[in-house]
Amino acid sequence: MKVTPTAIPEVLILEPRVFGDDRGFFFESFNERKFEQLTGVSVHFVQDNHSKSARNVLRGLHYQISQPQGKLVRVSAGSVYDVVVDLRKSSAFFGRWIGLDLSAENQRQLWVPPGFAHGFMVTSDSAEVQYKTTDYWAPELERVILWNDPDIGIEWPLSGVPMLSGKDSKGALLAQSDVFP
Ligand SMILES: Cc1cn([C@H]2C[C@H](O)[C@@H](COP(=O)(O)OP(=O)(O)O[C@H]3O[C@H](C)C(=O)[C@H](O)[C@H]3O)O2)c(=O)[nH]c1=O
Repeated sequence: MKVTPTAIPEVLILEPRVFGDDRGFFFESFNERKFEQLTGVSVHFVQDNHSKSARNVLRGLHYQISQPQGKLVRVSAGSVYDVVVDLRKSSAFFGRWIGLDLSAENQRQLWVPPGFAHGFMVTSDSAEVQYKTTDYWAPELERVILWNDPDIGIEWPLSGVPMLSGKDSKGALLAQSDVFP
């Protein structure tokens, strides 16, 4: 497995070793020992999530203001543009975003530490996103930041107006949102 820091050092790109043969492929989608050895991050995942979305669906930007979730995100079918926003006031990167393509083709995974908002936009006919979380979902603690907050300025690869849930279409601006110390 290869680990590459992004422009926000705590956000990491993981690329598993894929073993291909005449039958297809095999790879370890998660190995706790290798993850900790290569990232230096000790994790205990408590939930596995799986969502399927059509092209142009945009889910996010979500986070939990307490009981924050670290997330290990991957795409098992199709492709998405995956985005994180640093919500840690003490961070030199507060309010900064990172976006990258995750796909079943590139098999890339993204480690999103607690303290970040997360979202993605589907860039294939459909996409299945699977991710592990380090704490349980708590809807009463969930917050939504508006996907197109001009103060964040995410450059989504839009093709028309994205399809949003009612909740996401009413996301808050970062300036009016609860953030982390
Ligand atoms: C997140 C979650 C949702 N649900 C239920 C609640 C709703 O009835 C249904 C859909 O929930 P929601 O519209 O919040 O799903 P997404 O928009 O995909 O939310 C996710 O989107 C972005 C990309 C994230 O990073 C978050 O992990 C997560 O919030 O699943 C559960 O039962 N458990 C859960 O952990």
